Amino acid sequence: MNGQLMKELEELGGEIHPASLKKCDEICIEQPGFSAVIALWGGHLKSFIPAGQEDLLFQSKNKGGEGRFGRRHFGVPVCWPWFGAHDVDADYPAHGLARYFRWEFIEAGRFKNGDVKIVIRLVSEDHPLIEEMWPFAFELRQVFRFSKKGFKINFSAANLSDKSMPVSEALHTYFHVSDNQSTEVHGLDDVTYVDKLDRASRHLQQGAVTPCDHMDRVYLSAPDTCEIRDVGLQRKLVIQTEGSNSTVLWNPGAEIAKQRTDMDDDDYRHFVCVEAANALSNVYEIPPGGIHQLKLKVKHKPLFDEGDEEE
Ligand SMILES: O=P(O)(O)OC[C@H]1O[C@@H](O)[C@H](O)[C@@H](O)[C@@H]1O
Repeated sequence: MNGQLMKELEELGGEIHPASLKKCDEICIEQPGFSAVIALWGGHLKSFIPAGQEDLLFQSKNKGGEGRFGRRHFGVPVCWPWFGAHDVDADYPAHGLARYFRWEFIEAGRFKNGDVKIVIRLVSEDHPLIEEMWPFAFELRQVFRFSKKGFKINFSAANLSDKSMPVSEALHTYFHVSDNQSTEVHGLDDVTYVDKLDRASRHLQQGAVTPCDHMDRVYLSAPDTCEIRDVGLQRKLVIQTEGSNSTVLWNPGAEIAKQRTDMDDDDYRHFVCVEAANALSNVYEIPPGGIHQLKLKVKHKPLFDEGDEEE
């Protein structure tokens, strides 16, 4: 690991741990108002804990699936450059490539207002296996911004090839909730969704989504703000996105959770995935030399705090 980078990280109040997740390093940040962990395996924001609160992100005790493309279910996996199963080759890993490779740590510092900044990247030419599976050269970056109020992820993808690159994607956030049965997701009222559990039929969302039990839905042309209300933890999580036209809601429910060996039986009770995505009719192309940004901002607030002050 580069000495200058380590110095910058230490000055910031952070350190690198050789970690368990695929035996890859983790960047751990400890600040007076929060702590955060980023795993370089998968470029994966694992944990964000505001002082005095529970993690905003779900953690599983389950070590995940075996093999090169085994899955784990927690934090914010990056699904890119395809969302869901590969269009043509069923042997290719689900949800693209970005979450199965080691990202490189390239910057630690602060924004002008003191927020913590960490930058990581994944470059296709560093990974022969990526080049085998995806015929477009690319560079991905994630700029993480942390403060006591919450976190932001600015995910950007640059098409370094000379062909137009088709992309579907998601920042597949596993939000930690006290109980999926009482959790409510607000902000999707009147939005059309494709129900992947009902032969991709289309429905119109009416009111809030609750309970957040067995569901697999892609909300199309979704608004850029929604909110998770959690009575048990007495908090709400305000989720804002940019560059994302779909919002995906996923929870495996009891049956699927039992069948899957890569999650514990009752994990599904404690998370709801609300994903900033571009999927189905919202897929798009990045022109040669072009860049696309997908941004996610998550703020935590007390459940009954009505003052929606802007930063
Ligand atoms: O187990 P994985 O590959 O991480 O995917 C979990 C789920 O992710 C969701 O985004 C998909 O809509 C679901 O269909 C999928 O089952």
